[in-house]
Amino acid sequence: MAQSKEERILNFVLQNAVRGDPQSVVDTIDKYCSQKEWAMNVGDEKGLILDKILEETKPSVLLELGTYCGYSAVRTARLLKPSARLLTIEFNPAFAAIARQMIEFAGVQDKVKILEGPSETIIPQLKKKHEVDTLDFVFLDHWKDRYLPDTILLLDHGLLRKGSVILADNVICPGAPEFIKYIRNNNSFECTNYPSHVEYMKVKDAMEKAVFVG
Ligand SMILES: Nc1ncnc2c1ncn2CCCCCNC(=O)c1cc(-c2ccc(F)cc2)cc(O)c1O
Ligand SMILES: [Mg+2]
Repeated sequence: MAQSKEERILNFVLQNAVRGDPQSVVDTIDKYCSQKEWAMNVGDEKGLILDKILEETKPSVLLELGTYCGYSAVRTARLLKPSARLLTIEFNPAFAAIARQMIEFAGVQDKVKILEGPSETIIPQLKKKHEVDTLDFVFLDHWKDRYLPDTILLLDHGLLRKGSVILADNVICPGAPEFIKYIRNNNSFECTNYPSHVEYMKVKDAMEKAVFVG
């Protein structure tokens, strides 16, 4: 059976990164995806924006939508305090299997839990099935037309509190226009735009931070 691109990325990490060193895993994925095969990781340029916002927020309970190969889960977990927990939702079982191995190799498996399935099914289960009270930080990086409906789901299920931070990738490319229109016109959110570029490309992109003010 021919290898998938995601399997090639994982194998490159297993052969070239340092086991238990999340920074080396992040750097090795960036090296492969900038030099050999493009892939939809948040990447090094937008990754630095993610890092800065995580260091400002110091979250304890985090949710990520769209795990893919686990790049942003490893990148995020490497900055979390020991007691912090990241739940990451991935729709595609093949991607989830790759991410699980990536997260274990990086040594951050104690902080990260992959939830397999569609976000619209899993978000309503977070309180009862996954012992979440409210979320300190949410990273949106899944299907761009799910950003708005899933943000509304988070609100409807009481998963946001005053100060909860939502960070959305790709608000320019591929774009999330309905999400941006809604969140920037909703007085319950204070928004900040962070211009950047599509991972490993010169194409313009941006991240949007939306702080829930209740
Ligand atoms: N309901 C659910 N729950 C959870 N996961 C779910 C889901 N439904 C689906 N998925 C699984 C996510 C699918 C991948 C989403 N990401 C993307 O599509 C994405 C694309 C680009 C890109 C940019 C320029 C180009 F020319 C081409 C592509 C860049 C990025 O940074 C991206 O994050
Ligand atoms: Mg993305």
